Amino acid sequence: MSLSRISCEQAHELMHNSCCQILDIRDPQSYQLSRPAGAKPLDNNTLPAFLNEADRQAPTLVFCYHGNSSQQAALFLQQEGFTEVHSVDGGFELWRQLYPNDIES
Ligand SMILES: O=S(=O)([O-])[S-]
Repeated sequence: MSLSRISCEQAHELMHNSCCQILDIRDPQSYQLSRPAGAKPLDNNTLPAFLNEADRQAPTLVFCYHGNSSQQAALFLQQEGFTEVHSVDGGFELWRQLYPNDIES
């Protein structure tokens, strides 16, 4: 199984062109402050419910701070049967610089 890493630009395109699930694995305080628009928090507390309810066929984007730990999370989700999961390179830190209008706070 190979990990898919995509750029913020590709993630932005996916978000606007297809229905996708957006996950934010940063710490809860950072998530509360601001996050990619439409992102849901994914942590040890929310994981079980997410795995129960998620659409495993839907494109799924994983954000962390800089795009490092999201790679592990994306691999994990792949192993859980998600067929189109991508780790977003540059993470939220790059995202918020490139797309300040696609942030929720
Ligand atoms: O969130 S991070 O692993 O990219 S520092």
